[in-house]
Amino acid sequence: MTTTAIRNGTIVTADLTYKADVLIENGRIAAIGPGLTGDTTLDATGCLVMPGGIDPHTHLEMPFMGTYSADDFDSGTRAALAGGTTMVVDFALPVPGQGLLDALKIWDNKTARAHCDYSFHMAVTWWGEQVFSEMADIVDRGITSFKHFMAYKGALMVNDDELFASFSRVGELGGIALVHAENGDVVAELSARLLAEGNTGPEAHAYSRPPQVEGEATNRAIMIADMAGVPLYVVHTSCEDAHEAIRRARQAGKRVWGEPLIQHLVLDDGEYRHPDWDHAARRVMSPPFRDKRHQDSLWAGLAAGSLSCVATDHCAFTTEQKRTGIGDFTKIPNGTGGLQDRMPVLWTEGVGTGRLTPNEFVAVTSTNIAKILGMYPRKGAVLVGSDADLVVWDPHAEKTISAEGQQSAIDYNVFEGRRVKGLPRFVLSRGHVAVTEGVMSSREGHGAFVAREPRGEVNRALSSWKALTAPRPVERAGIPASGV
Ligand SMILES: NC(=O)NCCC(=O)O
Ligand SMILES: [Zn+2]
Ligand SMILES: [Zn+2]
Repeated sequence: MTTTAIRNGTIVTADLTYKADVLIENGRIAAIGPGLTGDTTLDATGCLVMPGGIDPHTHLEMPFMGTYSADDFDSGTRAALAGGTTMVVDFALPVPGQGLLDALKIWDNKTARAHCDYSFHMAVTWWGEQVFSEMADIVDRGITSFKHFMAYKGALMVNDDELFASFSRVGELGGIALVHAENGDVVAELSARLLAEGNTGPEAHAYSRPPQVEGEATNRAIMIADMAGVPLYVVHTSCEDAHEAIRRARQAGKRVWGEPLIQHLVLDDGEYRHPDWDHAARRVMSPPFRDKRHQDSLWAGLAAGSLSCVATDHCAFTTEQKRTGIGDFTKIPNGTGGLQDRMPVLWTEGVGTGRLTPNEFVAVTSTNIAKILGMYPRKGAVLVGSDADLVVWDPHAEKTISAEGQQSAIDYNVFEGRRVKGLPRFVLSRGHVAVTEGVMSSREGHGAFVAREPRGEVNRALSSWKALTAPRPVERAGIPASGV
């Protein structure tokens, strides 16, 4: 068995920074310490050795709004690795009426060409006996997180009764509930009104989804999750209204996490006022980009710990696909890319400005989500025995982001022209060197499914607390508990 040594670097994890070499054997970290040697040496002089990024929110080859997102598990996982992300978590989406196991088969079939490891969240897009019972089979297959859309009325959206039933079931099974939190009824109503008033351009997408629709839905999801007794992960938290609800819930001891996207952290709603229709439409996603006040709130949340993970929601559509919505903004496929850029942009705008420490960077790009999703310390760690999913990060390397030469299949990049400082020198996927200073040597089909464990610490603590505080009948002398 050949070995690889990463030498002369500084290890940076979510809680420690120290100088040591790393020895890799059989895809795992075999030793950490001074003076390690291997059959192959990777020189990390001047670099930081960190856990590879984990993007917990991607949509590769997703059927959506009459088309499919353009990046599949080939181009999408290449893009991930190129930017220092060594694992993605995608969403299996049953169409309403379809069984969860059938949907999982379809998603399994998409992954044969994956270059890095992956896992799935399972979406609950309808409710019934079959969904209830197959949720247990899904957990047995190592998928412990269930996504619910409170938006996309008439397509993926579920109502409050379905949310409560599903959240309760996820809690019973020891999983976590995920939500896309926007009030879909209000969005549908506002969209119809805007169209009737002649607001047909991409900017109307943002008008139809003001921060209040997200704040209201986030608060509602938090309260429903609390009543159902399930930990809740709120995806793509984009604004102070939603962040405030999450912050308040966490302060009250509720088990809730929030996930801002790199796009929301650095791109603002001015993009939708761009005179070029294509420019604006390429940035249409839900929730939409917000103003600076909301961006400041998200950055503060990452530093304060009230927001936990930075994702991309990578759901990339070509310009041609976006043009389906000329004349009607509701037909512009919702979604943007970011997989290749998340780590360099977050490092530049976060660590480079002092809004994040390097350790916080590791926490929000990798370790926190590995813990939340039940795969730590196999992933998200630099520890003996962990998978050697590592990034050797050069904090001085620079480039200007451009669609030209990017791994994504789309014809533009929403970060086009942005200068970043901080790039991977090497990226390793279970020990295999997949990237060397921007040159790809990843292997098609190398990526493997990562099964996750249910009933983690947070679930166990929450279940104990809910059992202790559950409603109980009051015993009254001479009155039987059940009527006779
Ligand atoms: N976010 C977005 O606009 N598209 C992908 C689907 C979703 O996450 O809502
Ligand atoms: Zn969403
Ligand atoms: Zn999404």
